[in-house]
Amino acid sequence: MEALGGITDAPLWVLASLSGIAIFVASAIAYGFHPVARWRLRKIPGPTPAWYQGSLPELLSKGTAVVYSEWGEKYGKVFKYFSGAQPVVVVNDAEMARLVSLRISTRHEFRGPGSLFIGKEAEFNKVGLFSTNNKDFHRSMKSAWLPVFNSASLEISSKEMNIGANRMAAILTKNAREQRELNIWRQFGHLTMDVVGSAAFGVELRTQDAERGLNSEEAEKLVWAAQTIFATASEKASIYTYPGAVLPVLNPLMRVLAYYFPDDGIKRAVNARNILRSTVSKLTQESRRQQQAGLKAAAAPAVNIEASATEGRKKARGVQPGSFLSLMIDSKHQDGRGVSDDEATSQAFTFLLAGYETTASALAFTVYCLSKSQAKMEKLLQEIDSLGDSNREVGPADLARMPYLEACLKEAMRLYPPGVFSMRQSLTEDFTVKGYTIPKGTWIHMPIFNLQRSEENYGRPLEFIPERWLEGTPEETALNRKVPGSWMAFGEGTRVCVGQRFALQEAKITLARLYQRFTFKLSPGQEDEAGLQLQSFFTLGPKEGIFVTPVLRTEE
Ligand code: HEM
Repeated sequence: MEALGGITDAPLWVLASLSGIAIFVASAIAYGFHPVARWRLRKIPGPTPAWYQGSLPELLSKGTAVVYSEWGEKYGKVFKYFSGAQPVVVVNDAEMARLVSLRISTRHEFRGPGSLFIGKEAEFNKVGLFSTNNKDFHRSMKSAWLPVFNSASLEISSKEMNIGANRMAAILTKNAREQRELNIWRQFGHLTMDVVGSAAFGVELRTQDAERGLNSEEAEKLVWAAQTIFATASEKASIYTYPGAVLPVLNPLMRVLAYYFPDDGIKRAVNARNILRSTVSKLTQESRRQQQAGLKAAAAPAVNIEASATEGRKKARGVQPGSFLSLMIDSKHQDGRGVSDDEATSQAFTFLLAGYETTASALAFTVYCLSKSQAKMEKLLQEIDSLGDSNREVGPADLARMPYLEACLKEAMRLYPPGVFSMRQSLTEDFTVKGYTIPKGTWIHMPIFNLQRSEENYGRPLEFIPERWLEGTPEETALNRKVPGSWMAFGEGTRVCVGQRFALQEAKITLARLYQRFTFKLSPGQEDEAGLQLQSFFTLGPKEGIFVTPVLRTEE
């Protein structure tokens, strides 16, 4: 009582301060349990969030693919979790996932070190086709991208894709003769980077030759940069990303700290982005300069990277050399305003990032699946051999006659989708779908990996059965339940992958050209999927790679 008497005798300001502190501490404690969001999402089940961190530790340690499977089994088709402070609803139902993708056209921002950038770097992020959330800007930009993927352009790209596959074949031949394994995932990464180099910038990167020590230092840096941007895309990459994910109010402080006292993750991310951005930016300026000078030549050498616009590109597009970049700087927004250099650079940067690892993974996983199934591979070889001469180029017209190749690719991308989930965020209003109301601001994830492996959508879902995609086969009738939204490897709706025709053509030409000459023997320890140690956050990939020894089909 005496102690209480002491408190009541204290001056008013002390009491007010103590109550203020008590209220602050109580609110800070309560805030960590996410009471408001939990209440608003109370009808949707999900794991109990840890104080402040939510389910972030589990998510980061297990990866999205694994954890979404586990939670899906436990909580059903639609579940919620907290990624730090951020509520996320996962829609593991094909029809619903499709509806969300079709009806919401805004995508939530990435986190990781990229979200800590300030100033010009942050502005640069906002105008990329993938990352922009401005609907009018997005519409205008997407229509500027589309001509790059029309049939005339794809016909021209097919030449560059054949060149890429040929270069890779030279490397594989060497390995085959020496009976030496190689990391085909990594090797496909070099190939797709080279193809993006020609298609997006009109330059020859020749990163594949890195394996033979012939490439330019700049090209090697570019590959490093693209890999690093993916590798530093999660909260794990820097000490500054986690606090902001858990307590967003700390983000401005984290941005300042990251700017003045960058840790290794931030340094790597900044360095990688600088390399990519400055290379792309130089190429943009060079293209612009040439355009202004009325030159018809290709983008000139930049940072020592060899120039090479193809004749075909020049012819198909008239005045411009015809790379994506030159096309982009020549484009106009729907309001008649020209695309600025920064905007064009940001698109080329997006092209490079979006088109590199994804396609490489699709290719590597297709080889993986085929190497585990002799019968399917023989069937594919028969189709490929029906093209005739094994040294002959493969073009779009040939691909139209190769349904089994397409089925193999589609089936491998079903089992191993390069993008683990697609994402949307309704920014201005609550969103209702099939009886669920999802408050505005909530992130919504469509778990592509899980939808494509679900028993509800596919019979024998974990088996590689390309026939399920071939019309009229017993497998198609019995095993592909044709649920709309069950195959979403390229997403859906207005934010669907803009590069899908390009990616599919590139993957099919590469596979056809390689299987004309090689088969692949998986290295021991990888026959079982567990041996791959799949890693997933936004993208899916093997931990170290996929190791195979190429085998020449006929001695050349
Ligand atoms: C196998 C290869 C690829 C896969 C699996 C893939 C997958 C995806 C996915 C899942 C999305 C999100 C769609 C959504 O939210 O609904 C996406 C978007 C996008 N992809 Fe791809 N992609 C691939 C190749 C490419 C290539 C080669 C390019 C560039 C040429 C590219 C450029 C883009 C862009 C710019 C977007 C954003 C589109 C928008 O927001 O409107 N992708 N991709």
